[in-house]
Amino acid sequence: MAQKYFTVGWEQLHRDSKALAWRLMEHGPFKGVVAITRGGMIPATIVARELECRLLETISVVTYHEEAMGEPQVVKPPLAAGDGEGWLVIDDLVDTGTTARVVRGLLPRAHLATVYAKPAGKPLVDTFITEVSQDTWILFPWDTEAQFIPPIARTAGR
Ligand SMILES: O=P(O)(O)OC[C@H]1O[C@H](OP(=O)(O)OP(=O)(O)O)[C@H](O)[C@@H]1O
Ligand SMILES: Nc1nc2[nH]cnc2c(=O)[nH]1
Ligand SMILES: [Mg+2]
Repeated sequence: MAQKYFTVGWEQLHRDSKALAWRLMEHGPFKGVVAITRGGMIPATIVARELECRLLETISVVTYHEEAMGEPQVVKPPLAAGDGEGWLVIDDLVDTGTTARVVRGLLPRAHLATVYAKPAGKPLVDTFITEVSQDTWILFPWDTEAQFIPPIARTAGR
């Protein structure tokens, strides 16, 4: 289990995805964007909008069940992207790099980018925006909702 949480809200995700689009400008233009579903879909949509890219493809890789890691399974291959030449691949984050390694195997010539990166996975992506420590679990807006938290005085045992 992760020791720390880094909570990302919708506005921050939008801001960080736009920062990624700015950084990717020098690597384009791209033929299209491949989103690694599910987590990569919203960042991919934001990046594709900024880069004025209308062609979107998906690859589905399932590696985690909540916070537990399993064997990566390609549930849907990227049908339109060939060997990835000229394509941009987007995911929300790279952690151990397991998912990125599978995607690189299928799209070896693509430019692979994530919004967030942890140290172990960082070398597997071409571009990323924000690094967090390996023992941090990133909580995305679709994983969370606001809820009541009791006052500190009530929970500090006084
Ligand atoms: O670098 P790794 O250790 O492979 O971890 C990163 C991957 O894990 C998460 O996907 P997940 O398997 O949870 O599926 P989801 O995107 O459908 O939620 C995340 O969206 C990345 O795709
Ligand atoms: N939401 C989320 N999914 C992950 N999959 C692998 N690492 C993470 C993480 O830090 N957050
Ligand atoms: Mg994912």
